[in-house]
Amino acid sequence: MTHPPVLPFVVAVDGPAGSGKSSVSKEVARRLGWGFLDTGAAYRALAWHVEASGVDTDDPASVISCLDSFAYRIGTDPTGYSVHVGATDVTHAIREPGISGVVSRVARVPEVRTHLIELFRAIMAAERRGGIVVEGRDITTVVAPDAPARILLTASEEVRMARRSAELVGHSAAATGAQLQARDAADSKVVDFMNAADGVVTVDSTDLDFDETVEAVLAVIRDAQVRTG
Ligand SMILES: Nc1ncnc2c1ncn2[C@@H]1O[C@H](COP(=O)(O)OP(=O)(O)OP(=O)(O)O)[C@@H](O)[C@H]1O
Ligand SMILES: Nc1ccn([C@@H]2O[C@H](COP(=O)(O)O)[C@@H](O)[C@H]2O)c(=O)n1
Repeated sequence: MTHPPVLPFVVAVDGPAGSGKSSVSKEVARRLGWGFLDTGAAYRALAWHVEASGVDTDDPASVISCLDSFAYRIGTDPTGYSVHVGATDVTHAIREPGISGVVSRVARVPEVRTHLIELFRAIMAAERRGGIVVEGRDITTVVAPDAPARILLTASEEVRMARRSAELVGHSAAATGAQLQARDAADSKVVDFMNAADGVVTVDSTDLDFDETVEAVLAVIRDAQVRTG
């Protein structure tokens, strides 16, 4: 007798740049023994691939022409996170300010979003751990609107800018802050990740430290597990 595949418990996390989505979601997944999917990494890796192909990131048709050759690989193990495009390990390269500065241009192209959203859903469906924490900008609303736990992780702009510039040693705090603001402004034209959609729980980490934020997210997940039996 064949059994239908057991679907993982999906935790959808959205929020603005520097709100802690990636670091907090990864730690939550690690503590639960679940998978972790950073969807922003795919948009970043595509921006990297477009630039490496010598193509203008500002030209939608050229960006679309790079999709067929975009050999993207990401694992869902929160303890062994790495991102590849073909044979190249781009895990660190995609975090560079140069990529942060152009990623919104590729992310605004509807064909890109359709392509990557399909990929994210396939990765989620293939997850063999009990659950998967998926973070991005449109996970609670577009990628996984039926997820049992949906969270908007936010923090004041001032705090997000300070956290991001503490990470980027050697870059000016003013330039880092300006880039974060510009990216949020560009991304907000495509998806709304500043306001919680119906049924989405807001976790505001402005006055929480990292561990308190992880605990707050875990509490939302526990509530959702009780609710969904
Ligand atoms: N509650 C917190 N208290 C202190 N630092 C935090 C907190 N949450 C996250 N951080 C730190 O803030 C920085 C930004 O977090 P992270 O990269 O996870 O944000 P993000 O939302 O994924 O950003 P982006 O969308 O730009 O990739 C990291 O250095 C992270 O360790
Ligand atoms: N679901 C998503 C995730 C990301 N983006 C775009 O990718 C950029 C990088 O994302 P990070 O989370 O790594 O900062 C982001 O600025 C968006 O342009 C997206 O559109 N949808």
